[in-house]
Amino acid sequence: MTLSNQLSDPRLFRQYAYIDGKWTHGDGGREEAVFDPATGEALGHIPLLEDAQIRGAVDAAETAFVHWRALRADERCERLLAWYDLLQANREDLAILMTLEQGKPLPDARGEVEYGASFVRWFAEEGKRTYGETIPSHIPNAALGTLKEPVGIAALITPWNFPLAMITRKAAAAMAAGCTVIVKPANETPFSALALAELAERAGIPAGVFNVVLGDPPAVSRILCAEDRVKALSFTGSTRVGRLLLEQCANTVKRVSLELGGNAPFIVGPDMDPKEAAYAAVAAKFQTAGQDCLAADRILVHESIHDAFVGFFAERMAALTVGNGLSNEIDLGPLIHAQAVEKAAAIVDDAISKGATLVAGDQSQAPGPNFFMPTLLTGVTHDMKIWHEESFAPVAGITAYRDDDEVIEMANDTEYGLAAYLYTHDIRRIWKILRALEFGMVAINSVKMTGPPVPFGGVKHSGLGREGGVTGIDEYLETKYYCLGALGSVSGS
Ligand SMILES: NC(=O)c1ccc[n+]([C@@H]2O[C@H](COP(=O)([O-])OP(=O)(O)OC[C@H]3O[C@@H](n4cnc5c(N)ncnc54)[C@H](O)[C@@H]3O)[C@@H](O)[C@H]2O)c1
Ligand SMILES: N[C@@H](CC=O)C(=O)O
Repeated sequence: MTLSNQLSDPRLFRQYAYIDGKWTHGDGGREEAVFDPATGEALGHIPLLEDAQIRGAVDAAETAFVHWRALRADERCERLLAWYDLLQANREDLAILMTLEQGKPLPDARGEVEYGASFVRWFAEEGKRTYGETIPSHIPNAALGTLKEPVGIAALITPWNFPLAMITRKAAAAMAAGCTVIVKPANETPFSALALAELAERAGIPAGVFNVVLGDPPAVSRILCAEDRVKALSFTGSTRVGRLLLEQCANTVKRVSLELGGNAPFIVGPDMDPKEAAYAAVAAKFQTAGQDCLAADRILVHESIHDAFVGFFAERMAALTVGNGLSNEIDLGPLIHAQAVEKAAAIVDDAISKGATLVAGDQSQAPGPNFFMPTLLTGVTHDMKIWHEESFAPVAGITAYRDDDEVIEMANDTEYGLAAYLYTHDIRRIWKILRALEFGMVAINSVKMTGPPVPFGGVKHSGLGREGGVTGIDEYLETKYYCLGALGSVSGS
């Protein structure tokens, strides 16, 4: 069955770029296939645009900016809410598209559509609250204050693991602020981005406000970073690529927001019920088959409950089902491609060669070449790759610790600083560890931590800036200070 036959609305499946309200093929005729990671079958093709076409997208965004920024905030809000309504109305098709190109189980894809849409609604409303300030004047006969103004064109570069929500969390904030956007999705998962464009058009978002470009990623990114007319770059992806883009933006002194890799510790205190904590750790590790920046990569368990915890973890993990995300009752879909499977295997081999114990993870049971069976290693240590690298795979590493000071040191022993989990009911321990953790987000006795009201982001090499929440829109706003002088007699402020 072709992809479009699986959708109620086949027009949501687009195989073109979207620039200035037009579906666009590559002027050079170059194309790239997009594959279903579960089956290896080609789902369709995307055009690889020429450099001049990427600059054309900047021209379109520049022209559209003049009118879009001039709308009142409540007018932009109405368009964004219409987009939100269409995302909800087409939820099932968007989820099917996502499962086909990304591989995540259909219920998770539905959850991501809901999650992605929630950012559109949130920022539609937040756009009406971009308040400036009145400043008590120290200058005679003057009024002082600030205005908030959109930065201009924003380039948004996004990863394949969350093909829809990583776009809307940026685009809705930027568009609500009055910016126009150029989205460059990952080539592995372009169809969710193109469906967003189709729905943006139907929602009445004017041509040139929301553009989607496709091409050779380094070439496209280089142009967007070097373009002086692009005033902000927001990137979600690996720390390696984030560093490159930060360098490339230096010449044009852009506003740069980076949401990069994570290597989350999951700390379990001695007071915890080992079963409750182990089940939570399984949930925090295996979402999106471990391909999640929030995945619990290093599970640090107090020595007094370590063995019981490992038993419950292994039992829960054994119940996870692996298969095509379109089938019923699947917990883990495939990894995104063969290189991801190779990387996972290398991380496991490295750990075993350095003394870790393989408790479970029989890869001969994998239902296809891109699948990796949930794997559990114990006795993981600082010298192993699994300790320092984001595995981005369903590989869990557990180790025991003696006391709070030791676990704090272990948890912070990483260049990353995105998210950490802490399971304990001891309020003193919670406060001590919470304050000592060098992470942008800490979830205490909860696996779920994200959502529109949350300032999402990391410290250290996990990024710059925050997305979502009341501050997420600031990434796309400039503060303009004014001093309105010679007013005659102005009393007070
Ligand atoms: N902090 C967060 O919010 C967050 C969220 C999701 C994913 N991530 C991170 O994303 C990573 C996984 O995603 P990925 O593999 O798509 O990341 P990636 O860095 O390989 O790719 C991200 C984007 O950059 C583009 N890209 C790749 N190589 C490039 C290059 N040399 N020059 C310019 N652009 C390039 C890709 O096409 C894609 O659009 C993980 O590290 C994960 O932790 C972080
Ligand atoms: N789960 C994260 C995405 C990370 O990969 C989120 O909620 O943003």
